[in-house]
Amino acid sequence: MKSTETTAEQFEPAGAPASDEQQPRAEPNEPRLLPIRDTARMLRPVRRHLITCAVFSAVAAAAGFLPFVAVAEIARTVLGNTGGPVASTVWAWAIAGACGALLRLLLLGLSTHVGHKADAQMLHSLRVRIVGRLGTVPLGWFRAAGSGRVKKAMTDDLEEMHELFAHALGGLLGAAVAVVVGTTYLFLVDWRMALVTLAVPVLTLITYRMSMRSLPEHMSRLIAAEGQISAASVEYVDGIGVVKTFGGTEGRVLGRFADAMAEHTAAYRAWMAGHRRSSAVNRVLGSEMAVFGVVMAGGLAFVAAGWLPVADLLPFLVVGVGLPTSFSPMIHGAQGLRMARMAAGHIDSLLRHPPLPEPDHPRQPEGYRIEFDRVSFSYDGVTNAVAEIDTVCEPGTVTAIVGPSGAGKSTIASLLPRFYDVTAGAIRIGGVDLRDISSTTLLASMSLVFQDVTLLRDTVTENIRVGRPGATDEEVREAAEAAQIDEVIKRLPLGYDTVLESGTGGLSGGERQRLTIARAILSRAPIVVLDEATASLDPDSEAAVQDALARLVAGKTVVVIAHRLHTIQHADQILVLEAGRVVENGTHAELLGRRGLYARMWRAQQNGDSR
Ligand SMILES: Nc1ncnc2c1ncn2[C@@H]1O[C@H](COP(=O)(O)OP(=O)(O)OP(=O)(O)O)[C@@H](O)[C@H]1O
Repeated sequence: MKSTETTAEQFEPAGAPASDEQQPRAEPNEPRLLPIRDTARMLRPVRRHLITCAVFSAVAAAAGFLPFVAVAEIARTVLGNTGGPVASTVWAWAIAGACGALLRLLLLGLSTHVGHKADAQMLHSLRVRIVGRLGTVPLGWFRAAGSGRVKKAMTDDLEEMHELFAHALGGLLGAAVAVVVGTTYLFLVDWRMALVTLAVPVLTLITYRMSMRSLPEHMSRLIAAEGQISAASVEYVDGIGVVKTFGGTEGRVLGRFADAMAEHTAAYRAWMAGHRRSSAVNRVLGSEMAVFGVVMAGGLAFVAAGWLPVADLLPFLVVGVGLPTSFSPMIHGAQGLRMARMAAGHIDSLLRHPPLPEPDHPRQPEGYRIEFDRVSFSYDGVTNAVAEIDTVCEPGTVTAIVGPSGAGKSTIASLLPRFYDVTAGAIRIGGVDLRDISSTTLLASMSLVFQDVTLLRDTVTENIRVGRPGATDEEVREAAEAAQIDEVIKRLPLGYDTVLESGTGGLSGGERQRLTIARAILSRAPIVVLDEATASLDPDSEAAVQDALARLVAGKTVVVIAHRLHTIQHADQILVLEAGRVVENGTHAELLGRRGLYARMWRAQQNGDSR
């Protein structure tokens, strides 16, 4: 077995800037309010539906005004203001009003129908695109913040988008058209009186905007306070065992919770104090009564001055007084649109996440020798998590990676299946750079046994069959037997047909590990990457897991991240990592003889075990 000796001088200092080969890995597209143009691009697949929905809403809003206009015009006709034949004009307006009301109902129904159709189509296409994109992003992304973002995009953000299609867009447009049509009509009747009528809604909009000015400040204080409450709750719930056991800390943790609640209440009160005044003013100004009062006062003054016939006052009382009711859906529609654009921003940033680059001309590895060639990797593009790793793992051998917490052990393991790509240097399997191997071939050549065991909500058989989807039931059972989990499965209520819930599936830590070992055994992959459990298992479980692992690794290229050194005493080579660098390399006996970091760690664990 080739062993690559390394010395500290050979290395770039860990913590040194990462090479320029790969730029910082900050999220390239942070969630944001999606610009209108990009939102429109996202909505392109349902553009026709949306335009139809918008046209229906707009015409419905205009038609909805006809009954009001009809009432006003009938009154003007009857009061003899317009001249011409009274009966036929009244009938014409009555029919127009009725038709307007019916048309409005019909078009609103159609608009809602088309809006929901666009909604279903768009959400389906977005879901498909999100899932499609998830299949291409580097797996490391899920390990960081990814899964939370996926969940948010698939539920909350799509719900906000639904609001946009099904309600906000039509509501906003309808209200805007209603305001435009109503205002135009009033201007046609008498422009001076129209200005008087509009004064109140315009004043309402101005005061509303002024009252919203302090909103961002109040909102950020409120959101920060909510964050503190949730952090304090999580702290309490997650640590409830410790908190209750060491009773003295309960008061402190609950104290933090109480402080956060108090800050939240104070923030809410400060917001409400300003808001109460402005919202009372807005409510008064935005009410029909305010417009009615102004129209009556202004109208009577106009009539007294001889500027306006009495009959012409009616359109302002009937149509003008109704105008404020259109402002509120406009404001809500605009807010809905903003929320939907924010949600679209989240989804867009997810859809734009760079995929894992696939080789144009994939190569097939010749054998399963793993070679780390001056490998460095940085999560943030600034600090190296591992630096200048230079080693070879021969087929049929076990390479153990050990070192203190945070030394970079898991990072090395996650570079092998390309959860992340190296920042500098290269990892080769069978002489081929990982980046030149198709991801399907690469993942098929590896069994990954990580600590965070993922169970699918499916039967035990299917949970094991994940290792090799074509495997027969018999092969699944053989793998389970080899992994020392067969007896446990048989004791489950329905044996191999028992459905495991996602999460722990009702299995102990050691049992879950053996289940993933069974998956790995079934996969027959020639490379095994194993992240040993950090938590100590009970002696029986530990022996069973060790036995299962011995069967898994036989004759394969094995890389094991070890937390408990006694499990890897017989490894062919042990790499000792410290701050991202290999500081020692050798067998157990060689490393003990060197009296370095490994020897110290060994002594510390022996002492810990004997205590
Ligand atoms: N997803 C991530 N994003 C940013 N930094 C990370 C991420 N994962 C690990 N790190 C950092 O990289 C360094 C190496 O971490 P790594 O998890 O590889 O160490 P480890 O030796 O496996 O530790 P442990 O034994 O505690 O699991 C640490 O400084 C860690 O904080």
